[in-house]
Amino acid sequence: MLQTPYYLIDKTALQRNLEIIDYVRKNSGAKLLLALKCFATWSVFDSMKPYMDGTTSSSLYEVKLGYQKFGGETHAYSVAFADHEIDEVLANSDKIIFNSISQLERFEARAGNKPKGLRLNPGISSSSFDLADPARQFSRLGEGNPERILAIIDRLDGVMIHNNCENADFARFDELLAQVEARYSAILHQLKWVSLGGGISFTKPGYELDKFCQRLRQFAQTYGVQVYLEPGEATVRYTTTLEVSVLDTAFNGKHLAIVDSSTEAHMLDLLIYRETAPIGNETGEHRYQICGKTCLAGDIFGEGNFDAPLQVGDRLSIGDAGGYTMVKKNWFNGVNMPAIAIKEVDGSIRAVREFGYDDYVNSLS
Ligand SMILES: Cc1ncc(COP(=O)(O)O)c(C=O)c1O
Ligand SMILES: NCCCCNCC[C@H](N)C(=O)O
Repeated sequence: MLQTPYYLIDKTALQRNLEIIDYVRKNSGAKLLLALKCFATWSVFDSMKPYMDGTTSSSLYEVKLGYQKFGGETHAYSVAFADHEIDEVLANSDKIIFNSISQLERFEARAGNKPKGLRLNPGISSSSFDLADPARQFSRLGEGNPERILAIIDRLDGVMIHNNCENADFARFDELLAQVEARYSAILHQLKWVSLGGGISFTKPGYELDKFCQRLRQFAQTYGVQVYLEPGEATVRYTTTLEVSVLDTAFNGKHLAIVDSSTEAHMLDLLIYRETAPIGNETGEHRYQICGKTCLAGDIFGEGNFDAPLQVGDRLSIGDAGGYTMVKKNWFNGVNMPAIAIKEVDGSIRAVREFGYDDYVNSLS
């Protein structure tokens, strides 16, 4: 048995999401690119490649990883490219998307004939988190003024609009897109491609997939553009668990179980968005708060019900640990990083990466 903690990617669950992705691309005509900022565990890229068209990125390292390990079509985007990295970004990408007109002007000559895009910020979004809201006040994410974009439209091939966030409501997506069309149609008519970004929860059970596909197809036909989507979370939602062991138990008004992992180090989004992870089952009679092992008082994964009192050595699964986890893990408190393991469709489990003291030492100097 593998030593905990480890992230466990279930290929059967991943396959389910990938088949939905494939359905969307076949029925909408859109191309779907994996957003590496969410999930970049390249050991499973071979399983993903047949269902996705490539990757999109937010930095030089992501664009290189996508180009080298995933292939297909590689989009380069960054909130700001640096002079010393732009040539390598260009060498490892098929399209470059600038966040601002000033970045376009700075680098367009070096980009030569490479297809160029601009991030368009329509100033409206589906985000309920200010932290992840591209339309927040004073946002630096993209250009919103149609006149300023029209003034440079002949230098653009496309735009990227990322303004959804965990949006599981097709009607809301449709409404936001209609508002984008109303304000920016003169721009959209002059482009070859439009990326509608990520943040659309179309792999969630119950999502109105056929309406979604139809809407994307209609959008593409209206403007004569190739549509792209950039799913991160939708690609890996409910595919991965964080497998942990109980190290200690206590009662402090609530039953507590301390495990060999940490929210801050291994599932950081739980802290920054103040959410809790799916833990335990619906029916168990023994309720526990599952706590991380760092010194941070609020290092808590959440609460869950269990069939029996938890004991030291018990193994637990913390749910939905695929997106924004492995890419964000860190060495806080010197807690060992979870290994990364894959559960094959035949049920066998193999570790594809393990970490140790040397990795900790080498991350510092
Ligand atoms: C430009 C862009 N594309 C795609 C994504 C992926 O979003 P999600 O993981 O919510 O699908 C993000 C998230 O930051 C993004 O900023
Ligand atoms: N589960 C809490 C919200 C997660 C938001 N993820 C989206 C992050 C992405 N970087 C974005 O800003 O859109």
